[in-house]
Amino acid sequence: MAAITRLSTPSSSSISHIWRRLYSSLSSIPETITSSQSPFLAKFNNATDLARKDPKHRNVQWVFLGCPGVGKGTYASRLSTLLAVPHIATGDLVREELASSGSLSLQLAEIVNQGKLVSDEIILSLLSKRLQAGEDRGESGFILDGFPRTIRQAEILEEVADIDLVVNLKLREDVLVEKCLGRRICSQCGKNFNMASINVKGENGSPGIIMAPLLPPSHCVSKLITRADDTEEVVKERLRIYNETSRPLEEVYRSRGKLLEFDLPGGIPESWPKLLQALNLDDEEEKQSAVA
Ligand SMILES: Nc1ncnc2c1ncn2[C@@H]1O[C@H](COP(=O)(O)OP(=O)(O)O)[C@@H](O)[C@H]1O
Repeated sequence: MAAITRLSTPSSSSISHIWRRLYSSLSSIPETITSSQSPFLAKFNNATDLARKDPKHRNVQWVFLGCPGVGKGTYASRLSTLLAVPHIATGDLVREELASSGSLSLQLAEIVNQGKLVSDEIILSLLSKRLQAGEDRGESGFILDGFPRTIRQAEILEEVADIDLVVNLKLREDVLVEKCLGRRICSQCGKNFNMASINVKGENGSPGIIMAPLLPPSHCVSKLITRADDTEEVVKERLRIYNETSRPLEEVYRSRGKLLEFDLPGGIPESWPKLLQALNLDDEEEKQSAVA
């Protein structure tokens, strides 16, 4: 098992040194991430400064792990609203790039539509740009979804940010495939829906799972699209790659005491309150709407 070497309370000069070393070892790096104004670095320095002055100001720097279709986007996005920190999904950044007419999009389409991982250089470039834009808007903290996905990405992240918590969402593989195949996106508002109606019996002592479909409102129905990588063949390839490349991250974060394992008990109405409980959080708004 590859291990992450943690730098103990690194000084900013050692961090910039590491960034330079890291990026000089990456080939064909786009301009944005070779910049000495690394958003990761700025974010790191800002967070540690504030935390030193007042621990209340400590940024949320969380990571969501989990197989394709498990619901990382759904729960990370809900938590980001609750905690007022940005939800940054590298899959969304890749899809935005795909939808643009940029020079990268053709190259990316071929990789993504086969269920393969995009190179670290491209992902770091997209992530770096996104963090910089957020920094300019005054964002602090983040909930990362889809990054890191490899041990190398985790090593890079570890060197520039202080991750507090890694939430690992878990669901049976047969359910994951059904959920990916049922996934639909409204091409106008961008919201995610799911047509799959899951009702699987328990096996080997684990309970059955019931998940109602998440149907779109009538104004979205005619605008629904399916992701090109949500075909059965590609989903199975993504699951294979997840098990091979991303699964080892669980052990890395488990050994650091940062991993929160969460078995989804069902759909959103059942899972959300239990996830909040596991995280020791309260959703006041939801409580009030339940009372009203
Ligand atoms: N951290 C990453 N490293 C490499 N490729 C990534 C990364 N994040 C996203 N991608 C690319 O974008 C695609 C879609 O990502 P995502 O929406 O997170 O998918 P999934 O539903 O499989 O979790 C991935 O299959 C991969 O090609």
